[in-house]
Amino acid sequence: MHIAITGNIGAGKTTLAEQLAAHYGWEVLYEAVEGNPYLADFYDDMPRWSFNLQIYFLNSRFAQVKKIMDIQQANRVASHPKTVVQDRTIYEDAAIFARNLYQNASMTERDYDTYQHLFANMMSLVRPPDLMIYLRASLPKLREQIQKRGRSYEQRISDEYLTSLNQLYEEFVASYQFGPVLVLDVNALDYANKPTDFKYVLDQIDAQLKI
Ligand SMILES: Nc1ncnc2c1ncn2[C@@H]1O[C@H](COP(=O)(O)OP(=O)(O)OP(=O)(O)O)[C@@H](O)[C@H]1O
Repeated sequence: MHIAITGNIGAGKTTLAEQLAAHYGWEVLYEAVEGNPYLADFYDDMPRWSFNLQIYFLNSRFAQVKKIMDIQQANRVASHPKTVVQDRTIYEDAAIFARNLYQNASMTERDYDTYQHLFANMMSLVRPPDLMIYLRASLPKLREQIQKRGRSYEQRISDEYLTSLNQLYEEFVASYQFGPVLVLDVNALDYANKPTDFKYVLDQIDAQLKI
């Protein structure tokens, strides 16, 4: 099975992925942050680095797509099939991050067209997750968590950037039709510190997956 966690910067995807993996014995597929050669430069100068960064993320996310395909192939004959939990999906790169950069004029039209054509080619191989978990978080909550995590280059992210990503996330989730979506309001949930909140999340997931 393939579970994906989707949500804005600092929404708490990695924490939840790790908690779910520990609880259910799932394998986590992380987003490549350490060693990303563009991210810090990108936050300094988005127009200069937007295309480079988007190609980097698209490629690393496509590597995950292939890995998930390999696991699903192996699962067909395995006595103990694996479940993977993915920290952010390839859909978000295109529908949210790249689109936002184009809309705020940080990516040129020709670069955006090239990106979209590459993405469309890759999409022919992408299979949607069995469950998408959307972590909905307000701007103050995102800010609080970004600050707590303390990556220096992320402290430069503007409210405007986070707000427009949040709008695109809402549009993406409202129009997503590839499978079930579980929406969790992380403003009202502290699953990292409160066992009752984590139990609530598990109950919601169990009900969706019927386990
Ligand atoms: N396609 C993309 N375009 C621009 N920035 C991206 C893209 N994908 C990821 N990022 C950035 O890379 C970094 C990823 O960090 P990380 O994996 O910790 O995720 P996160 O979005 O902060 O999640 P969370 O706090 O919910 O675990 C963030 O700064 C994020 O915004």
